[in-house]
Formats: sequence, structure tokens, C-alpha cells
Amino acid sequence: MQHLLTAGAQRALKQAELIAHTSAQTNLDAIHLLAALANEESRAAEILLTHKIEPVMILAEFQLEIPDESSSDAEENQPLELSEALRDYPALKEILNSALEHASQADVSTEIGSEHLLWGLLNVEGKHTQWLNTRGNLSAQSLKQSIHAQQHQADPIDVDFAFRTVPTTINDQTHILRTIDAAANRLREGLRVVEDYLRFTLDDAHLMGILKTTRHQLADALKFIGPESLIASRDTLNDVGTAISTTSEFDRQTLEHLLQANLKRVQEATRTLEEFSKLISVEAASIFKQMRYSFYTLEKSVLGCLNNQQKLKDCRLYLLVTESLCHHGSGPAIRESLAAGVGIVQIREKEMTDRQLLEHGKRAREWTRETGAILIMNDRPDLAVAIDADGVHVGQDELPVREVRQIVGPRHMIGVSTHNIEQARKAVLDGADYLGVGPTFPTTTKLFEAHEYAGLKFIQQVAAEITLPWFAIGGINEDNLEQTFQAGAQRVAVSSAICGHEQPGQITKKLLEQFPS
Ligand SMILES: Cc1ncc(COP(=O)(O)OP(=O)(O)O)c(N)n1
Ligand SMILES: Cc1ncsc1CCOP(=O)(O)O
Ligand SMILES: [Mg+2]
Repeated sequence: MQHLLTAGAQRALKQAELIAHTSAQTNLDAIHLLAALANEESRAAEILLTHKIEPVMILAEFQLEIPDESSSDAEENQPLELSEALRDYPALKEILNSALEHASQADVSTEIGSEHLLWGLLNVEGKHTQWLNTRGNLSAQSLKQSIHAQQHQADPIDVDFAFRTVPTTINDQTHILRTIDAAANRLREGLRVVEDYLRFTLDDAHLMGILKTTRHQLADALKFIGPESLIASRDTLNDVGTAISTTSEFDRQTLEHLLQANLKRVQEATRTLEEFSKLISVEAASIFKQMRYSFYTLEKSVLGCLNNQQKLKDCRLYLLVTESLCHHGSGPAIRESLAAGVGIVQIREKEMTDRQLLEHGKRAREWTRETGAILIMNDRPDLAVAIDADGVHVGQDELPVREVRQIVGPRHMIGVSTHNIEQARKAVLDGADYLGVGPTFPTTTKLFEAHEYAGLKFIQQVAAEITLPWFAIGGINEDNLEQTFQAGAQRVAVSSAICGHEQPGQITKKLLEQFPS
């Protein structure tokens, strides 16, 4: 398997080498990489800044100098494989291997980025680890939390800066416009690939709509720059970048790999547009900044869809268990329905004390583990963690996804109840792992006002545009299950249909038999 380094990580390695050289320290080591990471515009630099560690402090502490020349030349566009990096930077072998280890732990396979290099640095003992700990309270453990917070926020950590345009010479203007033109083209091309993926592979109308909005934003921003002057400054024949092509550019192993590479491409192109536009148009720069944020959210949502489709691929019937609804207690209801093929179970108890919930949840955890089923705790992120459930389900009046994520961490699933299409769209962008969609039919399990019945129309709306896994819920039973499928549901959650049945196992089987194969 190939392990590629992001452009930011590559720049940092290259700059570390230059720093070692400029500082007349012939042996490249961890402190040079630390200085380079802090000095580059990268996720690692953002993390270091949140720990109040600025590049100058590192330079002063370790007596280093930053070279005048920049490491960003044409080569930075060539993907770098880990094995090549290990060959080129043998002194950083331990750090690179540790970075790989961390990148491989991500939910979705990711390239090795600057934040993973920082992680590698913190895992290899040296004077830098001690200094980072005392100076910025930064350790491997705290970094893990920072990376996690970054990955699970819709927006990247923001570095505040004032937008201002500066007077430039005619010559500079041509260079700036050429750069903007090239980046805009790169962005359009990347967007096209992502759009085709969303359209033909994921088939997600909601996320495609978001992408379309960014196309309009691009057109709006370029109006501030002046489309004619962009064309006038174009000089493709003399663009050294057009001559560069590498075998790894053609090396896309899976559709998802291709998608990720293009999502990164649009983010990088937007960053170039944002930075260079600052010299020409405040308005354009501000639109590009918004676009970049939209791409982070889009990336997270698309990858979230893919991941969760995988996690929930065998979970089509979801059981919500409430002790008071069960004929012979919730234990038999859970065990029998699991044996009959339920793939996901939610503990939904409103009357139990925390202690009771803890004990009950732990038992349910054992039973679900035995059959490989997913266990979700209703309403309580804290108890979901305590019983080692796979996730937690929250409603519209409970904690938002972002806050729940801070409690449960990256590996737990978060389900969100939705009662209209706007809530469903929002939950996808917020980073929910699956949705509850309903109520579909009248139910006595939960009280709703008459106007709150979303009905089959809502099921149809969600089916038409959302590919994050979702479960139709509310009053579903063996008599109306077929109708629910007809409306477009592929997954269904029930409570009374199974809990309130004399023989939970038997009715589970009956329901499952009705699922289209
Ligand atoms: C799968 C699923 N969907 C919806 C709900 C309802 O959650 P909520 O609106 O928070 O209501 P309560 O269940 O907490 O009463 C759910 N629990 N599960
Ligand atoms: C909790 C909940 N949220 C929306 S409908 C519903 C009740 C589901 O239970 P039942 O399947 O018995 O209608
Ligand atoms: Mg709730």
C-alpha cells in the first residue's frame, strides 16, 4: 500500500533540511523539523499556535535560522511516497514511521500530513519534547486531542488576519494574476472530479448542491479580480508546472483515493486563490476563504457518508428498547431480536436511574458484542462512553453534534433525530453519523403534536437527496413496512413493533423477511 505525504508535510521536510543547512548544523534532526513545521502554513503550525508556540520562539530556543529561499518550488506538486521520504531523510526515520502510525489510525485512510509529523516529533524523545511540554503544554496526548478537535470541527482552526490589498508593480500584478488564473483552473478541474463522484458514485443531491454553490462563489470572486485580466495574463507555454507529470499523479488505487486527492486539490487551490487575492481584492479573498471552509465541511461530510455507509452496511433494522414496553422484560427482547438478526440496538430508557442505566447498558453491551451488533445509548453521551457503546443518539433539543463529539470522541457514532428536510441537511453537515427520520406514522411510544408528523413525504424527501445512512422511524410495523420502503427508506427503526410483541424474536424475523434483498 502506498503512503503519500501531503504537500504541507513535504514542504516541511524540505524546509527542515534547509534550516539545518542555514543554521550550519550539518545533521538534520527533530528540532529542524519542528522549526519548519511552525514556519510553514500548515495544520501543525495552527496547532502549535493554539499552544502559543510561535516560530520565533523555536528559532531563539534552538538557535536556528530560517533560510531566505523558499522551499516551495515546482517539485512540491509531485506526490512523495513515504518510502521516498525515508530514503531522502533517513535521520527522521523514527519520526516518519510514527507519523505513519498515527495517520493510519484515522477513520478514513489519509495522507501523512504536517500534523502527523508533529505527532511523530512528540513521540520521539529529545530536547524538543521537553521544551514543547513545558513551554506550550504540548505532549503527544494533548496533540491527539487537538488533531481530533480539528478533524471533528466543521471549520479549521482560524488564524485571524486583516484583509488588505497592497499596491503592486505591473510586473507583480501579472504574476499574481497568472497564479490566480492557474489556481482557478486547478480548482475548477478538481471540482469537476468531485462533482462527478458525488453525482455518479455517491449519488448525493444534497452535497452536490453545496458544491454547486461553491461554483457560483468562484464566479463571484473572479468578478472582483477581473476575468479578462486573468485571461490576458495567462501564459501556458511558459508555465513550468505544465511540464511536470509524475507516475504517482496517475496512481489512484480506488475511487475514494481519487476523491480524496481531488478534495485536497480544491482545498489547496482555494488557499492559493485566497492568499494571492489578498494582494488584489479584499472581496475576492474573503469569498475564497468562505469557499475553503465549505470544502473542509464538504470533505468531512463526504467521507462521513462513505465511512458510515460501511459501518452500517448490515444494519437495516434498528431496535429501540424500553423496559416498560417489553412483555417479558428488555433482556429477552434484546437477546431474542439479536438472535433473529437485528443489527443495531438502542437503549432508550427515560425512567431508570444512572446506576440502573449503567448496569443495564453494560449487560446490553455484552449481548450485542456476542452477535457483533452495534449498541447505541439514547440521549446520554456520558453513559455511552461509560458502557463502551458504539454511539449515542440525540434529538433536536439535546446537545448538538459538536458538543456530543467533544464528549464521546471520534470513534463513537452520533445519531441525530430529524423531523424535516432542513434538519436532515444540517445534521449531515454537522457531522452526524446517521439520522433518525420521522415520525413516519402515528405512534404512542413518543408524544408528538399532530402537526409534527413528518409522514411518508419526509421519507421521500430524504431518500431523494441524502446518502448518509438514515432510519425511518415512528409507528412502523409489519403492516406499513412495505409502504415505508416504497417511499424510499432502506433502513428502519422500530420500538413497539418488537418490544410490544409477545415473541420479539419471531416478529423480528418477520420484519426482516420483508426487507428487499
Ligand atoms: C433512531 C432514532 N431516531 C429518532 C429518535 C428520537 O430521538 P429524540 O427525538 O431525542 O427522542 P427520544 O427518543 O430521546 O425520546 C431515536 N431515539 N432514535
Ligand atoms: C423515539 C421516536 N422518535 C421518533 S418516532 C419515535 C418512536 C418510535 O417508536 P415506535 O416504533 O414504537 O413508534
Ligand atoms: Mg432524545
